[in-house]
Amino acid sequence: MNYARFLNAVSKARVASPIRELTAIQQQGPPTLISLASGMPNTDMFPFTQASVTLPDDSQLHLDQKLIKRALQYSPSPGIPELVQWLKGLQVQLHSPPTCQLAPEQGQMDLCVTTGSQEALSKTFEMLVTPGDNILMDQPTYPGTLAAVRPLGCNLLPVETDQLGMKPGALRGVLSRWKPEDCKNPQSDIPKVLYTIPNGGNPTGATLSLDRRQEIYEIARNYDLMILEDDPYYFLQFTRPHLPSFLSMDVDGRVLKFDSFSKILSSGMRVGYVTGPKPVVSKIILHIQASTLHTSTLTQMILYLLLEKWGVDGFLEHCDRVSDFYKERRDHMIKSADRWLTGLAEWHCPSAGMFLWLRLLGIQNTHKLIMEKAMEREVLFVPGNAFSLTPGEPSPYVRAAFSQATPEQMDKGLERLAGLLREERQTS
Ligand SMILES: Cc1ncc(COP(=O)(O)O)c(CNc2cc3ccccc3n(O)c2=O)c1O
Repeated sequence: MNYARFLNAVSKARVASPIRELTAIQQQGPPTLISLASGMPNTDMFPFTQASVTLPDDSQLHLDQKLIKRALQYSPSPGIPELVQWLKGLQVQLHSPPTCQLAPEQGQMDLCVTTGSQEALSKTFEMLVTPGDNILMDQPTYPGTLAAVRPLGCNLLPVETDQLGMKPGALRGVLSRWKPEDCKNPQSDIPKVLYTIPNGGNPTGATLSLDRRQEIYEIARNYDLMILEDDPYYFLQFTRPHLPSFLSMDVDGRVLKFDSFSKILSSGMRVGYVTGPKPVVSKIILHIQASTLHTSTLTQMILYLLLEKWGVDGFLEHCDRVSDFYKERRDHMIKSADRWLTGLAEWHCPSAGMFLWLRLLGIQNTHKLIMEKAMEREVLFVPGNAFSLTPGEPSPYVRAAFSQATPEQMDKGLERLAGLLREERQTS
């Protein structure tokens, strides 16, 4: 892979911060090292002497006086070393990335911790996008990604999806404006980046089938595309074994996989991790060096103590429990949809994630219906136009989340929606 083709001028201009490099040297140096180098504050002045977190089995994660000092201090930009190593081991065990066999400059698998996968996504777009670029994306897609990429002045090229995710034929159709060999022409405006949510898609709940993943990867090889695999719902796949990730088939070093602890451990801790080719991950780390410096050390330490206690098997058992919880909630949502919305809406049963994508029959644009009339009936959904790459485009869809509402609340909420839809039918 020629990574220089993908990095924009801002990213190419990024160089290592000497102060941050020193942090890594200082913190990995021998205890006999005397450092008069860094402007780190003196931890004796921190007003915290220890901290504990209690788990459901009443066991505790404890930060004693030594650990709390480290947890409250600056730490390396890629993430605290023991967490980075643990996560690298997890990725190797789950995905066996072919990129582990590559040389560093050829795209060897690397990883860094980020403040939620949202930070990784926004920094990645700010690294890859030059104004005027064409970016291929699922249509519809996650609004947080749209918020990150729209201000960068690129053209978002919508690729049609269905309940099985991005449609390879639609992708080929969008790319048919170019020839594969145009990727060799620096003057060409051929797309270089493909963004997709492979599991439990937001907002559609769609999960890419295996054959589509393989076909999309081959298209990416043919057109020399970087694949941004936004995968916060990977562990919320309701069927097992989990479908193979793009990372697991990445023989070229063209996949960046965005993972998150938000949906499986805590959204407020704000811990994600991006896995991908070293030349690209290194540039994200340089961006972190120049912006947040690093994800909260305290949060990373608490997370690491948990993962170390559980081990990979314990972590995966926890994820399966969480997945089973959402599968049961999905079942309740589908049962209520069958009960109240038959003949009024259409949907597909999601096999992952936390969202149901409802097409409201006879409604051209759900925005006004939801923001005004649904609120009167005290039920809230997200109107479909919030997820469209084409701002202002009317949508007959709404996104319903089954993550927080109880089964009773879901049933009452869909009953209220049904009442509203019947009223609309009578008045139209
Ligand atoms: C596909 C995809 N990629 C990345 C992210 C970001 O995850 P994180 O930064 O690792 O926590 C998300 C999070 N999605 C949402 C977040 C959210 C937060 C407050 C309130 C509502 C929210 N709704 O509705 C969401 O869908 C996502 O769905």
